[in-house]
Amino acid sequence: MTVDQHDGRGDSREDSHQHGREQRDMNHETTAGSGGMRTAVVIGGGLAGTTAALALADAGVRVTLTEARPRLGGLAFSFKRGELTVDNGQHVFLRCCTAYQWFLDRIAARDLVTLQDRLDVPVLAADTLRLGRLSRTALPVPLHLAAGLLRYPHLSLAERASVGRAALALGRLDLDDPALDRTDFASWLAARGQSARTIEALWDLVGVATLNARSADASLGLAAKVFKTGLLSEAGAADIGWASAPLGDLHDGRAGAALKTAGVRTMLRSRATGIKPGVDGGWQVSVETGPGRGEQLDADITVLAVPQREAHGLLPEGAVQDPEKLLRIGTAPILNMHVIYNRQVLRQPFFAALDSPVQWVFDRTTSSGLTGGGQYLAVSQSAVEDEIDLPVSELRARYLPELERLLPAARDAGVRDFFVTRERTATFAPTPGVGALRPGPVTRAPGLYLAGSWTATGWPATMESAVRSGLHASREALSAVGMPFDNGVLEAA
Ligand SMILES: Cc1cc2nc3c(=O)[nH]c(=O)nc-3n(C[C@H](O)[C@H](O)[C@H](O)COP(=O)(O)OP(=O)(O)OC[C@H]3O[C@@H](n4cnc5c(N)ncnc54)[C@H](O)[C@@H]3O)c2cc1C
Repeated sequence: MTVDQHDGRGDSREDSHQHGREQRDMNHETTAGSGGMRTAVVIGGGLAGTTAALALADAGVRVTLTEARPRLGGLAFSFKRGELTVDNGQHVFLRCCTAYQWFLDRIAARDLVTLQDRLDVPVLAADTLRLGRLSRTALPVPLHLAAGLLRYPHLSLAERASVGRAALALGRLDLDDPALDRTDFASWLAARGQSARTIEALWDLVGVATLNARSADASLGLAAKVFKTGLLSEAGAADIGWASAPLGDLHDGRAGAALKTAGVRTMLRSRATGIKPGVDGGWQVSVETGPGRGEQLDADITVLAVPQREAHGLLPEGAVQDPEKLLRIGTAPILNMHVIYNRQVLRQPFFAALDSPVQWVFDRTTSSGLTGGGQYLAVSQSAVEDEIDLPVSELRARYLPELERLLPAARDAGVRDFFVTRERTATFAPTPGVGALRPGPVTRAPGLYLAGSWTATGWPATMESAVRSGLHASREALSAVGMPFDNGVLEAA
């Protein structure tokens, strides 16, 4: 991630200190075979790796988790900026994200999130300042959405009826049909009579934020997964949740404490540089722990829970059939603009914007620790390939007037601070065909497993996908050594 407040871009690249160091003076530490316990090394302390480490430790495996950065949490983290604690990017989850909620419970962080009682998304049209809502009632599926859709003012009556028909058709799609992966969502929507306005005011409004791609660039398989699970699996499935504290308090603080209690040895600032077969079976992982310092970790099980490009670089030869496939999984950026006003300008916790370059806006005042009576808004922009590298001055000139257009109170407010966080590889790109490139957790190398939101979970790159992948990898690893996997989340789903 980079944080920019002026036009000099890329001024804080967090992991730069990790690059280009020599590996000398390697210590040798053996984790395998101690006291007859199975041992594991998990590489990567994002949500996937943290999940795998916890699940393996819970099953009685002695686990070492090695993370290159000085903190856990991977792509969902926080940093300090003066008095503020800033999230690198706004994260939300849905009630149907059962694995992520299992994770929250496992790390004892349920008290740090807010989950709506009922789906309610304010949608504000910039041209008219008309406020509509995407909401649900307590009625059973699919009637739970009918009343909200009928009242949604940003579509004509005919468009609302066509949305209902398309939603029902989505519900009939078979997510296991490989043809869905090869089709793009926009073509499917067009073939179901969805107008450009319908796509803009509804399908893309939700889809861009959840898939990190517009419908034309998204696989029907992933879009159907999101909409089918979120809208049609249960009445409450799309109720929205978000962290009411900085993400780092959850994914680093609470997760780190849970790992410690579970007996996991967590090594931060420790980059894995190689994986090779161990002398007595299992695997030997080389870890760079500082300038010229390193350790060799031996383990029965290794879980590689790093992004796809890094996984490609670390996988031993022959471990996956066609490693080049990993490099063909593209990435997509997310940009967040952080605006500190000197007074309150928004009275909702969040809203989505229409007819504006602004996508979603969240109030982060309380969670960031802002004092002095102002308000902190995070403007979250997904699938912004054309904007991710724009200078801060240009983004400021473009977005502050837009916020004033949407929020009349912002017109008389002063801007105390404006800065930008850029995640150029925020997610894998959910393009048609990506499903065929995503590997499962099991490799051809016994004892070596893959995890990460980019692996074949069926979900787009989300926290849910990351946690699921960690559970998949640990389930496979445990079953291969005849140990029970005592976690009902995957079965329940
Ligand atoms: C700005 C932004 C907004 C997002 N919004 C949402 C959202 O609203 N909802 C949602 O569900 N998801 C969202 N996501 C996606 C979500 O954050 C990711 O899908 C998820 O966190 C990925 O977790 P992961 O563990 O698979 O991978 P990562 O988080 O990438 O973790 C991999 C870890 O491996 C470490 N690593 C890499 N190489 C090595 C090595 N050689 N040795 C040791 N460690 C290594 C990395 O430092 C990293 O910590 C968003 C992402 C971003 C960036």
